[in-house]
Amino acid sequence: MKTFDALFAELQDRAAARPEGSGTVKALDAGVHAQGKKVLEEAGEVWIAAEYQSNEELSEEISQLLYWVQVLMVGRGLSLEDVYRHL
Ligand SMILES: N=c1c2ncn([C@@H]3O[C@H](COP(=O)(O)OP(=O)(O)OP(=O)(O)O)[C@@H](O)[C@H]3O)c2ncn1[C@@H]1O[C@H](COP(=O)(O)O)[C@@H](O)[C@H]1O
Repeated sequence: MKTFDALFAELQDRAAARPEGSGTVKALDAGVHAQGKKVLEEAGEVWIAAEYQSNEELSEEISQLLYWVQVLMVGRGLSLEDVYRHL
Protein backbone atom coordinates (compact mmCIF):
# COMPACT_ATOMS: atom_id res chain seq x y z
CA MET A 1 0.00 0.00 0.00
CA LYS A 2 1.28 3.45 -0.93
CA THR A 3 2.23 5.82 1.88
CA PHE A 4 2.34 9.61 2.05
CA ASP A 5 6.15 9.55 1.79
CA ALA A 6 6.15 7.09 -1.13
CA LEU A 7 3.64 9.20 -3.09
CA PHE A 8 5.74 12.31 -2.43
CA ALA A 9 8.85 10.59 -3.80
CA GLU A 10 6.85 9.48 -6.84
CA LEU A 11 5.66 13.05 -7.50
CA GLN A 12 9.21 14.38 -7.16
CA ASP A 13 10.29 11.82 -9.76
CA ARG A 14 7.50 12.95 -12.08
CA ALA A 15 8.64 16.56 -11.70
CA ALA A 16 12.23 15.61 -12.57
CA ALA A 17 11.57 13.10 -15.37
CA ARG A 18 8.46 14.82 -16.81
CA PRO A 19 7.02 11.63 -18.41
CA GLU A 20 4.50 11.99 -21.23
CA GLY A 21 0.88 11.82 -20.04
CA SER A 22 1.55 12.52 -16.37
CA GLY A 23 -1.28 14.41 -14.70
CA THR A 24 1.20 15.60 -12.10
CA VAL A 25 3.41 17.24 -14.72
CA LYS A 26 0.33 18.97 -16.11
CA ALA A 27 -0.70 20.07 -12.60
CA LEU A 28 2.80 21.39 -11.87
CA ASP A 29 2.87 23.30 -15.14
CA ALA A 30 -0.51 24.86 -14.32
CA GLY A 31 1.15 26.75 -11.47
CA VAL A 32 0.50 27.57 -7.83
CA HIS A 33 -2.80 29.40 -8.40
CA ALA A 34 -4.41 26.36 -10.08
CA GLN A 35 -2.87 24.03 -7.49
CA GLY A 36 -4.21 26.14 -4.63
CA LYS A 37 -7.69 26.05 -6.13
CA LYS A 38 -7.53 22.23 -6.28
CA VAL A 39 -6.43 22.10 -2.64
CA LEU A 40 -9.45 24.20 -1.67
CA GLU A 41 -11.80 22.15 -3.89
CA GLU A 42 -10.60 18.86 -2.44
CA ALA A 43 -10.74 20.23 1.11
CA GLY A 44 -14.37 21.17 0.49
CA GLU A 45 -15.10 17.68 -0.80
CA VAL A 46 -13.50 16.23 2.34
CA TRP A 47 -15.74 18.41 4.49
CA ILE A 48 -18.89 17.37 2.58
CA ALA A 49 -17.91 13.70 2.68
CA ALA A 50 -17.28 13.92 6.43
CA GLU A 51 -20.75 15.41 6.94
CA TYR A 52 -22.77 13.23 4.57
CA GLN A 53 -20.89 10.32 3.02
CA SER A 54 -19.43 6.94 3.93
CA ASN A 55 -16.01 6.35 5.44
CA GLU A 56 -14.91 4.84 2.11
CA GLU A 57 -15.93 7.98 0.21
CA LEU A 58 -14.36 10.18 2.87
CA SER A 59 -11.12 8.22 2.65
CA GLU A 60 -11.01 8.70 -1.12
CA GLU A 61 -11.56 12.44 -0.81
CA ILE A 62 -8.83 12.67 1.83
CA SER A 63 -6.42 10.82 -0.48
CA GLN A 64 -7.13 13.39 -3.20
CA LEU A 65 -6.55 16.26 -0.79
CA LEU A 66 -3.22 14.74 0.23
CA TYR A 67 -2.25 14.38 -3.43
CA TRP A 68 -2.98 18.04 -4.20
CA VAL A 69 -1.18 19.26 -1.10
CA GLN A 70 1.82 17.26 -2.30
CA VAL A 71 1.60 18.73 -5.80
CA LEU A 72 1.64 22.19 -4.22
CA MET A 73 4.64 21.23 -2.07
CA VAL A 74 6.59 19.85 -5.03
CA GLY A 75 5.71 22.92 -7.09
CA ARG A 76 7.10 25.19 -4.39
CA GLY A 77 10.18 23.01 -3.92
CA LEU A 78 9.37 21.99 -0.35
CA SER A 79 10.69 18.77 1.13
CA LEU A 80 8.81 16.52 3.54
CA GLU A 81 11.27 17.61 6.24
CA ASP A 82 10.29 21.26 5.72
CA VAL A 83 6.78 20.34 6.82
CA TYR A 84 7.51 17.55 9.28
CA ARG A 85 9.67 19.81 11.45
CA HIS A 86 6.50 21.76 12.30
CA LEU A 87 4.57 18.68 13.42
N1 LIG B 1 -2.98 9.95 -6.07
C1 LIG B 1 -3.19 10.58 -7.13
C2 LIG B 1 -4.31 11.48 -7.28
N2 LIG B 1 -5.31 11.84 -6.43
C3 LIG B 1 -6.05 12.71 -7.13
N3 LIG B 1 -5.56 12.90 -8.37
C4 LIG B 1 -6.11 13.79 -9.41
O1 LIG B 1 -6.84 14.81 -8.78
C5 LIG B 1 -8.09 15.07 -9.43
C6 LIG B 1 -9.20 14.86 -8.46
O2 LIG B 1 -10.23 14.13 -8.97
P1 LIG B 1 -11.74 14.60 -8.74
O3 LIG B 1 -12.56 13.38 -8.93
O4 LIG B 1 -11.91 15.35 -7.47
O5 LIG B 1 -11.90 15.64 -9.83
P2 LIG B 1 -12.43 15.45 -11.26
O6 LIG B 1 -13.47 16.48 -11.39
O7 LIG B 1 -12.79 14.03 -11.57
O8 LIG B 1 -11.13 15.82 -12.06
P3 LIG B 1 -10.75 17.24 -12.58
O9 LIG B 1 -11.77 17.55 -13.64
O10 LIG B 1 -10.81 18.16 -11.40
O11 LIG B 1 -9.35 17.06 -13.13
C7 LIG B 1 -8.11 14.17 -10.64
O12 LIG B 1 -7.64 14.93 -11.74
C8 LIG B 1 -7.11 13.06 -10.32
O13 LIG B 1 -6.44 12.61 -11.46
C9 LIG B 1 -4.47 12.16 -8.50
N4 LIG B 1 -3.60 12.02 -9.54
C10 LIG B 1 -2.57 11.17 -9.39
N5 LIG B 1 -2.35 10.44 -8.22
C11 LIG B 1 -1.18 9.55 -8.11
O14 LIG B 1 -0.02 10.31 -8.40
C12 LIG B 1 0.95 9.48 -9.02
C13 LIG B 1 1.46 10.17 -10.29
O15 LIG B 1 0.41 10.30 -11.19
P4 LIG B 1 0.70 10.81 -12.70
O16 LIG B 1 1.46 12.07 -12.60
O17 LIG B 1 -0.66 11.03 -13.29
O18 LIG B 1 1.46 9.74 -13.36
C14 LIG B 1 0.29 8.12 -9.30
O19 LIG B 1 0.68 7.24 -8.25
C15 LIG B 1 -1.19 8.44 -9.15
O20 LIG B 1 -1.89 7.31 -8.67
